[in-house]
Order: sequence, then C-alpha cells, then structure tokens
Amino acid sequence: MNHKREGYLTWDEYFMGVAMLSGMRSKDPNSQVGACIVSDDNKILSMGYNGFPKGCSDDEFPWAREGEPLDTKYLYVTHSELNAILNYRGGSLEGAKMYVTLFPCNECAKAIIQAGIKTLVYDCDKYASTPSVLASKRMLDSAGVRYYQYKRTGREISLTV
Ligand SMILES: O=c1ccn([C@H]2C[C@H](O)[C@@H](COP(=O)(O)O)O2)c(=O)[nH]1
Ligand SMILES: [Zn+2]
Repeated sequence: MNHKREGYLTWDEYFMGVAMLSGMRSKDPNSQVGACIVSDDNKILSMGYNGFPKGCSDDEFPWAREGEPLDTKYLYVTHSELNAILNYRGGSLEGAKMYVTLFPCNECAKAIIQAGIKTLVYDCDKYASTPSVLASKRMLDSAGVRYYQYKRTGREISLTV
C-alpha cells in the first residue's frame, strides 16, 4: 500500500477543533469560547478560552449575565482571544492566523489587530447585530484583517479516555 489515508482532518477542521476543545475548559455557563493561534505555516502557537484572570476564583467571582454590573461576569472575564494572545510566550504574532469559536468583540478585535494577526476564522456569529461586533468588523476591515466563517463539515470527533 503506497497511497495516503483518506478522510484526514483539513487544516481548518484541525485548528477549529483545537479551538473548540480549548473552549470546553471554560467555566462560563452560557458561552464557552475557545481560540487557537496558528503560524502562517500551520504550527499551533497558542490557545485560550474565556475565564477569570489568575487569582480570581471561578467559585467566588460571578458568572451571572444580568444584575448590577459588579455582580455580572462582564467586568471580570478575560476573553478567549486575549488569553490566547497573552498566553503566547514566543515573541511576535505578526502574520499569524486565529481560529475562534465566537466572532471577536471590539476589544478583542483591537488586540488581534495590534498583535499583527492577519487572518481570522470564526464559527458562531450570534452577536453579529450588536454594536460590539459591528465595531469589531469595522476595525478589522479597516486594518486589513481577513476573516471568514468556518464551514462546518458535520464530522463528529469523539474523545474517549
Ligand atoms: O470576543 C469575545 C466575546 C465574548 N467572549 C466571552 C465573554 C463571556 O464569557 C462570553 C459571552 O457571554 P454571554 O453570556 O454570551 O454574553 O464569551 C469571548 O471570549 N470573546
Ligand atoms: Zn472579546
């Protein structure tokens, strides 16, 4: 037998799969977001998911979506994209690609642009009509960051240990 195996993962399936797996570490009860940063020659550089900063307990800080601002998660949670950028210890991310399971908000778009990431592949865009995502797309367009939606293949990947 001298021909290669068929049905192997595409690069997009592989890296979005890693982003999804990373999101599964999130303690957010409503939206688990994962990100995976990849070099232009398809090496994984970093990963992240949404969660509270180091030293801020998942059991003490609030996960609520509604209520007094100080009693909701929004003022405390670090977004997956920012965590993936901050988790990178190797130097520059200039020219890298980011795979993320949720379209980045405006704050993450700023970090993505300033980090030099040039391509964004996203899965869900459930907040597309919000000012945050509209501003995000405006900045990404202006900065020349290319983005496209991941094309779901329907492949099921199971993990058994
Ligand atoms: O760019 C983004 C936007 C949001 N997140 C995180 C922040 C929160 O933990 C959830 C959003 O919670 P909702 O209950 O859906 O409002 O997603 C992120 O990581 N990156
Ligand atoms: Zn964000």
